[in-house]
Amino acid sequence: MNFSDITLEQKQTALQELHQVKELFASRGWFPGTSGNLSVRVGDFQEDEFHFAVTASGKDKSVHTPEDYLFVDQNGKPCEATRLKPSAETLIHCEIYRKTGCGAIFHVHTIDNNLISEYYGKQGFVPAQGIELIKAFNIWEEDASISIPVLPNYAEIPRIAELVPGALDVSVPGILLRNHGIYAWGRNAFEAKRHLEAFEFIFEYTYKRLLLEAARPLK
Ligand SMILES: CSC[C@@H](O)[C@@H](O)C(=O)COP(=O)(O)O
Ligand SMILES: [Zn+2]
Repeated sequence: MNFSDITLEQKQTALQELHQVKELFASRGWFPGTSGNLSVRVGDFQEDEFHFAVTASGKDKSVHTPEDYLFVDQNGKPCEATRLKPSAETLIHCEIYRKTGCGAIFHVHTIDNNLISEYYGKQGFVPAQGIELIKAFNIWEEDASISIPVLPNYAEIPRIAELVPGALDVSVPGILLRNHGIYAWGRNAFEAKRHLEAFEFIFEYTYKRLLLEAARPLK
């Protein structure tokens, strides 16, 4: 599908979804210091051809302007003439779309996701078991256990992006970058938001549980 085949309505829907989620996450303080980026895919998906709207790089994501987003292709290149630069981390979005065919990807930096990614960084995954919010990932077994991958936070984004396909577990819709933040995705913006919120709940729970255990081991 060419970008020119995507309708105005499809583009506007994606931009509206991004706007709503950006406003909500900003109200939660999830974009400190211009960090974070968001994207929503538009049109059909083929592994070698897809398009998505992504936040422009370096913007204050708690402020809303007509220059907050642009459309890029599967290689992260702008689809239209623009002076905006796509998020510096667009290549990571490209790899997640390519591997999963998902419809939206949200990335935030929080204290909880940073601390947990650093705590478990060496072992390369965050273990989580028996937490009710695991069901938000559509995993319904009792006492389910998951591993959330943690990748190194290289300065060069292409070096991180190339690790994504190998690290990604399709049943766990998220990847942490060590001491950096989480990428969560879903079939659409609604699902990506649910997944991101579940991950953040799990990180806060795990962090507080570790503190509690250190103070007095849980029985
Ligand atoms: C200013 S700290 C955050 C950045 O280094 C980056 O990790 C980030 O999430 C935002 O980059 P951006 O290019 O605006 O999408
Ligand atoms: Zn980031």
